[in-house]
Amino acid sequence: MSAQQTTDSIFSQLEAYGHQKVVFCSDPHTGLKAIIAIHDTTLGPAFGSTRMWTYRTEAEALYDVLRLSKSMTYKCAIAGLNMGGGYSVIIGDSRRDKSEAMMRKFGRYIKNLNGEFITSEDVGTSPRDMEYIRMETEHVTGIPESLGGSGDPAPVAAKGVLMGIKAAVREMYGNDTITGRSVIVQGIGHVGETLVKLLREENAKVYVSDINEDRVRQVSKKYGAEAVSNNSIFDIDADIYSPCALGATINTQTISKLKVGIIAGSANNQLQDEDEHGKMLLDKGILFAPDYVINAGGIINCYSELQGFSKRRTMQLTENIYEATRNVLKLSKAENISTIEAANKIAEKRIADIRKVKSTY
Ligand SMILES: NC(=O)c1ccc[n+]([C@@H]2O[C@H](COP(=O)([O-])OP(=O)(O)OC[C@H]3O[C@@H](n4cnc5c(N)ncnc54)[C@H](O)[C@@H]3O)[C@@H](O)[C@H]2O)c1
Repeated sequence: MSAQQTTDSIFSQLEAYGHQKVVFCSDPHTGLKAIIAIHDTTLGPAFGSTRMWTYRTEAEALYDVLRLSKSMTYKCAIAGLNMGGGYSVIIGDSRRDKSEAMMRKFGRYIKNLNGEFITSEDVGTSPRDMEYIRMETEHVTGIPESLGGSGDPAPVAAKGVLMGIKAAVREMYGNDTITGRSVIVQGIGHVGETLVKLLREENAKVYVSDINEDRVRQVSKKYGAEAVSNNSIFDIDADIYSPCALGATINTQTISKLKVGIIAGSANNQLQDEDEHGKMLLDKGILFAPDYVINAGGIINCYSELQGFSKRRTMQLTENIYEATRNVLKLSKAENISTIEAANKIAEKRIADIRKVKSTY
């Protein structure tokens, strides 16, 4: 399904993705235009971040939130968390349109869901915004540490991605050492920058690219990474491509150009079409560490916050991403199926098993 097709029928889309509920939030006074999508609550309340982005059309925003919320269901399931999947998007320019009133109004919409949806920060939102939402509802995480929260989940997300990269490197090269391996990090925001730091600490060769040229200059200088233009990243011969910006960067066109052995990054929904592009990567021998398996560190951080935050427990759960990734890669190899299909199988099995557990009083 494409963003264009999403204009056809909202209900047929919800049925196709298997969503339980979608809430449209409109408040002309603050300029809030948001969509909250609740995909599946079998394992627990729907958990998902809030993204603020300049969507070209409302259909594009709906398409994004439906895909993101579905992958949260799978992400929580495979990370072993007792949470369901949801997501929300706010349509607008986070640098220009965001205000305290807008975020608090949005918090009111979350409050009215009575705990069915719990949110955290994402692209275009920050711990400060979560603090505003917290003024209206308790169903928010990622609030600043000074307020008793777990703070920015991005560094933990980056740590989890590193675990996923190591598991993939082990599968491909026989050991998980990343010293001397070359990695292209596309998007050096909250997660990307920490990932660059972690990779450089282990002496990997790192290429960085971003649409924000100032950041490219700063980050490359700070960590000794090589700056590359956003247009040329698919021409670089490297071991690993790590997409840490937005989704759908892996498509028919980019797969034909890619010269890497592994794809492993933080961006959600990296494959433009799961079935088609997952299979193309399998056929081309490129090892794809499924995004929702390896970027679960952020949600693990937020989950810990709900349970009474413990840094140690958060790190243990995040380190488990290494084993979770290995299990996915092993199943993919054993059944000769794409890695995303293998991950989906493992996640769906857990949801089905727990649904049965909950079916009796
Ligand atoms: N923050 C988290 O805890 C977390 C957790 C899991 C997954 N993710 C996902 O990881 C990705 C990055 O998250 P973040 O929090 O670092 O966001 P961010 O907004 O801090 O950083 C994103 C960066 O990507 C750049 N960018 C945007 N479009 C680009 C493009 N076309 N090409 C190159 N660069 C581009 C931006 O300029 C920015 O520097 C997102 O897809 C997000 O959903 C984030």
